[in-house]
Amino acid sequence: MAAPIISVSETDKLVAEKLCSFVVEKANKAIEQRGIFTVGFSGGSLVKYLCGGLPGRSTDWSKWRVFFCDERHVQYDSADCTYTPYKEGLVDKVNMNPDNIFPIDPSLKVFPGDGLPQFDMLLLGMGPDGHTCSLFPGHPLLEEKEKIVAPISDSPKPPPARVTMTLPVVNNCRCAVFASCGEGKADMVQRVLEGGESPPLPAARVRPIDGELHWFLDAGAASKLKHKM
Ligand SMILES: O=C1O[C@H](COP(=O)(O)O)[C@@H](O)[C@H](O)[C@H]1O
Repeated sequence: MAAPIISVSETDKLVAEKLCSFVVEKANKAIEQRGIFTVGFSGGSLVKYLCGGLPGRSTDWSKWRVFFCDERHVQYDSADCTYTPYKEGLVDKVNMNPDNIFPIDPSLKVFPGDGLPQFDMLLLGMGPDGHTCSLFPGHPLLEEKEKIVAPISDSPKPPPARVTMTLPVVNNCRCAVFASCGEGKADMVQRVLEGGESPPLPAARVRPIDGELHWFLDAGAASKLKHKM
């Protein structure tokens, strides 16, 4: 289990730029080594960072396979939907083949196949309560060991019905990447990265068994870290 690698940039714009360069570098390496790049996107603020910074980058988009770390159980035209802004802000802009996008189906079908998938990269956000994907503090879903994707009907953050990757699949990825910006996240960033709390907060439970863990922060989100980078 590797220690988190933390990158602090002055502004959220610079975080987005650095993050997108990092994603594309990893994507191109994965394509060179394994032929495709399997990536999971999260909702929330990541949508803006990725849709703002990825189109126009140099990569073979036909080799990307895009999944979602979590999704709200809403219609595609709902403002709460995670898939639609990525479809409009990235997939359509770079002409990705729709067959290569795998939205979590509102009928709650799980991924095909038996084994635990190993994503090349999972792009994660962290809420001010320390949740990531739709895995919330104190929720029994944090202990899920069998399912790789699971429904939740009592999310404390609306909307209540969602579908989420579970910790076993998250921690099986080759590279987990958090992006958090703003002073509103500072307390939680400090608790997750330095707090050593028991039980650990959901975001602190993201520790890929055999992969890398990166945190991209702006100065506000990093402001309460005791160990400055
Ligand atoms: O509800 C959600 O929140 C988290 C965190 O979002 P952020 O806007 O605070 O970065 C997000 O990662 C997750 O995908 C989403 O469903």
